[in-house]
Amino acid sequence: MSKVSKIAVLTSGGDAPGMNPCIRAVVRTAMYNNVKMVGVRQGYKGLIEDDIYDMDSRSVSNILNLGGTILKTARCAEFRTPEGMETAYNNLKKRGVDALVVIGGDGTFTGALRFSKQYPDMAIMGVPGTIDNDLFGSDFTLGFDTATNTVVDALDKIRDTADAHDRLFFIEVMGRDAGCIALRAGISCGAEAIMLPEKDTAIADLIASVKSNQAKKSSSIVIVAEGDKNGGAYDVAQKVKAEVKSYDVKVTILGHLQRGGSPSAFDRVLGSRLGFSAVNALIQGETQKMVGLRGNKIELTKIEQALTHQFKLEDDLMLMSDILSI
Ligand SMILES: Nc1ncnc2c1ncn2[C@@H]1O[C@H](COP(=O)(O)OP(=O)(O)O)[C@@H](O)[C@H]1O
Ligand SMILES: O=P(O)(O)OC[C@H]1O[C@](O)(COP(=O)(O)O)[C@@H](O)[C@@H]1O
Ligand SMILES: [Mg+2]
Repeated sequence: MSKVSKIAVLTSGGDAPGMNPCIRAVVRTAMYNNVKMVGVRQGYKGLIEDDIYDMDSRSVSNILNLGGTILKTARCAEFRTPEGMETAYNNLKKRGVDALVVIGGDGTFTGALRFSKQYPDMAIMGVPGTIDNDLFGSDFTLGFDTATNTVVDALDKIRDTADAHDRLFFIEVMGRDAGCIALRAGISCGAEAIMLPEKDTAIADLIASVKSNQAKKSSSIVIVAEGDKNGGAYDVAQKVKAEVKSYDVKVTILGHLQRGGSPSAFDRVLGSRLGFSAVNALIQGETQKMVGLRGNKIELTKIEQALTHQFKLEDDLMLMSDILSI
């Protein structure tokens, strides 16, 4: 006997490729188990504004290949208030919803946990959906693989023109507080330097390495994660430019193109697995947890733990990327 009768699903925070395959899996797994489904548009904003609609298997046809999220997403300040949460709860209760699947990042989970502590009869299950890959409890988050491949594609193109002109490029990639995209994309493209929020890079050291590279290579690519403490790519480029006048320096900010596009096969499979497991966990009576992929196995982590434990960037990958770019 299922512990839930009607599940609501929403996407919240920054969109991420793979959210649609996940929504599809949530809806179809619920249908298979005779659990009713509703979709909430625009995350917590839709909960408060009662923008909620019935879903069935056909509501999620032909969306596996779509980027973005068919449910739309938002950042919602009102959900941070007790009044906002109460309105959201009442809107769910009047429809007979007793469980909620939230697909999003750390902010989304923080909100979901507060909500569930306030209203414990509403079971919640989190699915890690963010291109930043910055959540403890899952080796990979939805969208990270697609976003990294998008960055790699862009970096390969920039390398062509950088090499043709013997130029030095500073490329800024997303990652509010996390260097996962920067590190993986940097390794994939042989970046000469990668600046990460998790690692302090002294500008003097960067200048020395750029000068030494100029003597032996025709082009250089420096990746700057947006959360790097030296500022964005423009700031870093300006500081370096003053010291390497003979190098033609260019800056590219990849920006929001990193969040779009059709999900990779990896993100489609990951979204399907996480959505499927989220519903099964709710049916088994689990709540206040996040489904994640660890060592190619689906595992549940308490949301409290996912939020308090720091996701750690791999030291060995950082060292390896330095060595391989000599
Ligand atoms: N402390 C909080 N209390 C309640 N809701 C929160 C809290 N922190 C974040 N949220 C909700 O989660 C939404 C998404 O969070 P955000 O940090 O923007 O994205 P992400 O989930 O991708 O990290 C916020 O707009 C807000 O509605
Ligand atoms: O689209 P916005 O609101 O400007 O947010 C940009 C931020 O969203 C992200 O793309 C994803 O972050 P979240 O998943 O935490 O929302 C960050 O890398 C970036 O800093
Ligand atoms: Mg976040």
